[in-house]
Amino acid sequence: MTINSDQQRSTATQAEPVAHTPPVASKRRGEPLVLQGLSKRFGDREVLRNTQLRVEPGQFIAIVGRSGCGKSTLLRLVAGLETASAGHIRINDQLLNGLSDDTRIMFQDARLLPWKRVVDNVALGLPPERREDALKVLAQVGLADRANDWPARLSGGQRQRVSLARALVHNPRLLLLDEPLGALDALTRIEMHRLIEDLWRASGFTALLVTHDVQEAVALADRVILIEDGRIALDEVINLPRPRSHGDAAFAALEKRILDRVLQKPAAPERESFTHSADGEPRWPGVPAHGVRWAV
Ligand SMILES: Nc1ncnc2c1ncn2[C@@H]1O[C@H](COP(=O)(O)OP(=O)(O)OP(=O)(O)O)[C@@H](O)[C@H]1O
Repeated sequence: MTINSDQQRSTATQAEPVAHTPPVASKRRGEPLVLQGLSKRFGDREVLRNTQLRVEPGQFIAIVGRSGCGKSTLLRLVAGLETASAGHIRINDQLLNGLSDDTRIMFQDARLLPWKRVVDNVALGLPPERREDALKVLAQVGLADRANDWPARLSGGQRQRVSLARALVHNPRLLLLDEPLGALDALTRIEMHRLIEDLWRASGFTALLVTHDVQEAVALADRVILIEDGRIALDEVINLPRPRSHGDAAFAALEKRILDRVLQKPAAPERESFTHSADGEPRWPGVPAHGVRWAV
């Protein structure tokens, strides 16, 4: 398959958020999500700067970037778990103000309650008459037979399936995924990619996935967004047919191009250099020290 680079590549911009039509969409049940001039500061450190982004209903967006670049912060802002220092977030033209019932988030650890059975973890927050729904969603994630089991008896991948079921039982319009597969082995990850993609196509939610794994981003996303220096440095449309195969030449070429771009810029040092005194004690900048200088 030939990649049309004009179609594939869209340049990042800090101007008005631009609409991108997904090449292959789910049922598009959600509403547009718009980040406008979004900034986030922790103390004197600006993690996100004037971020502009428009996500169309039902799009699957992957957010990549060096560790500490602000991916999770962006997700937490959209989840309403953090407040922006400047700018705003709109969902369907409504200003987002705190947590939204239509949004669910899934983390790297499943965060299940160990004293509740699997089905009760999924049914958490549902009225008793909707317990059946929890069983249905458990069947969708392939765990119907583990409904009455305890979370401790499940594998890591199975726990993440429960976590996914717990999010989907609420029929969210927006699903936020913060490295949900980061702790899983490679084969389980591939299985989970297929499951997430199938459920996304069937349910039509909009998805924002934070991942360190460019291969995962290319496998799942309609667009891959790179955050660098607090800004969106790349917004790449992935025009490959679904389901995508890692072994495909077009897939591999795209993955390499995005990975090369991510690695293009050296990682920013998280901390300043410090010194070691003769007795081995670290001394921070501004503190007189004698000895070897270390970069961390
Ligand atoms: N609550 C907080 N208070 C202070 N600093 C924070 C807070 N949350 C995040 N940060 C800082 O903001 C920066 C971005 O953090 P964030 O977790 O968004 O990065 P990330 O790209 O998701 O990193 P990783 O890929 O390693 O998970 C980091 O330097 C982090 O230390």
